[in-house]
Amino acid sequence: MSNNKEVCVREVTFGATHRAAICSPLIGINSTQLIEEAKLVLSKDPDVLEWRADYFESLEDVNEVLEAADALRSVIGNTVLLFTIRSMAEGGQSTTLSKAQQETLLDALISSGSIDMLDIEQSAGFTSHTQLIEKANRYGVKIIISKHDFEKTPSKEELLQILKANEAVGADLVKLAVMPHSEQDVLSLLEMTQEAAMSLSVPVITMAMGKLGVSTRIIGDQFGSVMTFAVGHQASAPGQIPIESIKNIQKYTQN
Ligand SMILES: O=C1C[C@@](O)(C(=O)O)C[C@@H](O)[C@@H]1O
Repeated sequence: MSNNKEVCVREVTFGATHRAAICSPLIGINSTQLIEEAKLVLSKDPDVLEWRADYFESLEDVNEVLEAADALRSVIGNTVLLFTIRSMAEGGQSTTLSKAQQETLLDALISSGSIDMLDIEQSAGFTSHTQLIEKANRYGVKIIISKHDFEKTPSKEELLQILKANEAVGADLVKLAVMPHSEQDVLSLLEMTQEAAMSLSVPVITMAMGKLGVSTRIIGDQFGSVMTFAVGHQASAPGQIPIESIKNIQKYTQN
């Protein structure tokens, strides 16, 4: 059904023959909130924590971000930490960070030893995607190149193209989130996921957002998606359901 490409981070394996890793977002606006939130979410035992740093009020201050990342690491122990700055255009918060500031911050985080994975949007337009990716390779930080379409579900062909292009740039994993407007859109996303899992050499993460797309967050792994986003404390995108609900289903869908 799928390729055997796996990415291992700490004790989590991201691979199409496994259950989807459960990733829970943290949206605290400062270090104190973030730590409290992390403790609460950790009690629900997700595989991955995603620090959605676009919510962080001191994002322009590299030192504050590094300190918060370090504090987070000491609280979360061996749990995988994914760092994401989601742009407004792709469903994130508005930030005052310039592209150059963002690159400097990501560069510092990669060598900080605090984060395990980094989400970079395909559309980020960094002057040097390649340089960041090379540095991440050297430090063992896995790069997810992502793309969100909050308007629609593009055709299967277009979606596959996007994933393949991001694989070619050097992503360790590739991610797509789309907005469905019909059951057909949902089917098409799942079908595309299966094709991508078979034809790409890196693991894929996909989801359809909103109410119509909830099923993709539950059964996406049966079509080859290696990660699902679930609520520990607060949702970070439409259609996410609680960690407990995903875990309950995975008991029945996985060996
Ligand atoms: O890329 C994603 C996926 C997501 O948008 C979702 O739909 O669950 C949630 C975001 O926090 C994350 O960065």
